[in-house]
Amino acid sequence: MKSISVTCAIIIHQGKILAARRSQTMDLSGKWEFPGGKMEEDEEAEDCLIREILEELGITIISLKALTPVNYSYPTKTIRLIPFLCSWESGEISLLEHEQVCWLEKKDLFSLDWAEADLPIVHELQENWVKLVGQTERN
Ligand SMILES: Nc1nc2c([nH]c(=O)n2[C@H]2C[C@H](O)[C@@H](COP(=O)(O)OP(=O)(O)OP(=O)(O)O)O2)c(=O)[nH]1
Repeated sequence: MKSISVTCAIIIHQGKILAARRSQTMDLSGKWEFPGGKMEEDEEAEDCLIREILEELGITIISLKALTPVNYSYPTKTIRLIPFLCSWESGEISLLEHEQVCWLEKKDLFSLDWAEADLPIVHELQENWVKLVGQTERN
C-alpha cells in the first residue's frame, strides 16, 4: 500500500502543547491529533506544515525541531507522520476544521483518545518533555 506523507505540528506555548480533535467531517472523527496535513507534490515538509496550520488554525508558526517520523498502517491507508516542534508566532487560533483544541501539560498527555499513529510521538514527548518542551520555546 502506498504511504501518504502527513506533516504535523506540536505547537509549544507557555510550557504546554496544542492538541486538536478531528471533526465529524474528517476521517478518524473524534480522535485527537497534532494539526497538520498531507504533503502536496514537490512540497517540502516544513512548507506543508506552515500552510496547513494557517489553513486549519489561522496562525503562523515557526518550525523549531524535527521529531521522529512514524509509519503507521490503518486498515485503509498507510501514513508516514512527520512531526515538528513549533512555536506560535502570530495570529489568534480559530477552529477552521477541527472540533476542539486543548493545551496539554506533561501529566495530561495520555488523557486524550489519540489517533493511533500519534502515540509514538506522544511517548517521545513524554520521555523528553523537559528537553523538548521545557527548553525549546522561544521567548
Ligand atoms: N494532520 C494529522 N493527520 C493525522 C495525524 N495522525 C493521523 O493518523 N493522521 C491521519 C488522518 C488523515 O487520515 C491523514 C491526514 O489527513 P488530513 O485530512 O489531516 O490532511 P489534509 O488536510 O491534507 O486532507 P484533505 O482534507 O486535504 O484531503 O493522516 C495527525 O497527528 N495529524
